Amino acid sequence: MSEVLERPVVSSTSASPLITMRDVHVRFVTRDRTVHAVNGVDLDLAAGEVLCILGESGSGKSVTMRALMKLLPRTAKVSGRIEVAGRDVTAMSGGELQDFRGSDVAMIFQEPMTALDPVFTIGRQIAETVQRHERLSRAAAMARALELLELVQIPSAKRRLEAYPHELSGGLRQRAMIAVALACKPKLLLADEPTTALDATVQIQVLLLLRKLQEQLGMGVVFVTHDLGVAGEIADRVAVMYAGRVVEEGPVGALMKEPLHPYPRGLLGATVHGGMRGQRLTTIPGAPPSLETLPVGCPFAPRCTEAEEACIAGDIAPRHPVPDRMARCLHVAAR
Ligand SMILES: Nc1ncnc2c1ncn2[C@@H]1O[C@H](COP(=O)(O)OP(=O)(O)OP(=O)(O)O)[C@@H](O)[C@H]1O
Repeated sequence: MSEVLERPVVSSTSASPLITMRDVHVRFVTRDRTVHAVNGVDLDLAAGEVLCILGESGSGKSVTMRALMKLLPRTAKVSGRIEVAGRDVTAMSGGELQDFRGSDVAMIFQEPMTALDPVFTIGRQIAETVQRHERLSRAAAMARALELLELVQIPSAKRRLEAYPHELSGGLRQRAMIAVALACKPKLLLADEPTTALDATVQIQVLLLLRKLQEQLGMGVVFVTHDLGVAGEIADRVAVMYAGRVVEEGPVGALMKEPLHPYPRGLLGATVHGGMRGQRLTTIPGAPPSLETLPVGCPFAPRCTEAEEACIAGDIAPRHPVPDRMARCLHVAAR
């Protein structure tokens, strides 16, 4: 096994959690308005597990991910508990944050050029990332870069070390970005719609690659997507977000087969039975609430055919009909 693969595979039942988020709120405060982007999110991820965050545009998926890396702008006011690999992210600053971003957690994006520098070769970018985290000679770092390009299955990897990002196709650029992200051997990979811009066949190749790497390296992965098929392909568990909160969470198979909350039920109802690849979330009549003036009760109530007075009157606490499933809906049996 090559050196990049030497991290032991960690089972998903491993004791220490990789992510603990408790009652996390993110508000963007400017002089004339406050946007309540994330409103009381609780999330857990075990080592070696893949969690998909699913939701419509504006539901708070990316802001939740950025809060995990402390990558939000100054206008963001964050509260709640955020721990990654046992470290309190909210308390980190300066060098500690830099070390955390490089060694514990890495992020990949929809647009690889946000992570790749157009003026340096792929090999140099990977080697420099390796050298930032390990004391290795330039030659040894380049050898590691080659291993990484082979690991992400870039054909003619040796030749591609000398290529600039613009010389690669979209799919290969995405693989190169994954190689850069893996260069520091992260325990946690955050993937924000990394395959959305790719055509369907390349998308499936990149997804299968990510799943394989995740299993080989024992990484935890949080994967943000609008795409039901992507979630079905890659996730162990799914968290569905609406208006900045997780409205339902559970194992992918159970949640997609039988969603408990009316929102995911509406989204998934017509599409759960196979053939979901490439399908984006369909719309439900009405629109999500304004994030500037959130309702006091369930934010989905104005669009919900099952809503009753109690849904509008006050907050709905998470309910657990069975231990590994959660839904914030009054109509789900409480536990
Ligand atoms: N820097 C910011 N300043 C003000 N509001 C912001 C900022 N970043 C995000 N928001 C707002 O926070 C809300 C949640 O945004 P977020 O990007 O997390 O949504 P998303 O679910 O990832 O959507 P998409 O799928 O379109 O990326 C949106 O209303 C967005 O406009």
